[in-house]
Amino acid sequence: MTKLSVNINKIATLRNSRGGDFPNVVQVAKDVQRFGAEGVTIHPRPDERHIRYQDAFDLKTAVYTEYNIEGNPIKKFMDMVLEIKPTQVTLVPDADDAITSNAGWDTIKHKDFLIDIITECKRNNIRTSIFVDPVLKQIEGAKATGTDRIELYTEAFAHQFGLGNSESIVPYTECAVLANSLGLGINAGHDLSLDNIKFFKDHIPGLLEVSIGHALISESLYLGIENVVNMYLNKLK
Ligand SMILES: CC(=O)[C@@H](O)[C@H](O)COP(=O)(O)O
Ligand SMILES: NCC(=O)COP(=O)(O)O
Repeated sequence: MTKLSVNINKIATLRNSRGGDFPNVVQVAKDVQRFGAEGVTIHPRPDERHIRYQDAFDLKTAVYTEYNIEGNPIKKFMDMVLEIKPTQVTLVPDADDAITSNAGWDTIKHKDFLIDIITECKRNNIRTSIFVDPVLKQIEGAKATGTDRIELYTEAFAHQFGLGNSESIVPYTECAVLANSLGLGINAGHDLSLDNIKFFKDHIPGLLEVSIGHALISESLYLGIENVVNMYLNKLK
């Protein structure tokens, strides 16, 4: 069974575009859980251009499933995480100016740094996951950091699968087999969608959790817009 954690960053992006509080991220978090989501993911970035640090605190009592906070473990991020104590923290090596996450950790180069951060999270009973590219030596490196889980960075798979190249799953399957043998839990995310999620899940043994935001929110617009247009038309009769 693979858990679905809904990333609500895009809801905050929409809210921020008007400066008010609509759509309300706390209400959306409550709603997606009511609809069956098994977790809520947020990824605050230093410039707070979408989900804000204050949202992370406001969501603490609203998220009664798994609360997953992703981000680069700079001091401000770690202070927040250690205060909130979410179910899971996912460490992502984002550059400040990255439009979105675009690489996994070099778990070998950053081993000591990751060990320090992961040790601190575990001391606070927060499960850890680290964002990694599907490269075998990076999975071995992840094991050496003491992390509970890895999150496979799925952008390359999603892009190639969309072009019809289903063999792009191969490195992910190989990394999953290795991670399972090392006792690492496996999460995955980035550009997963209704088009590719079934194929991905079917080829990743032991996939514990996926976090999905951009496609899920976009698909919700496409799948819901007919209904809403008709609701407006009915009110305008
Ligand atoms: C780690 C990861 O792949 C997601 O958190 C993704 O980065 C979503 O963040 P944005 O909403 O900023 O694109
Ligand atoms: N960890 C991945 C995530 O939270 C969502 O990524 P995306 O679906 O917005 O690409």
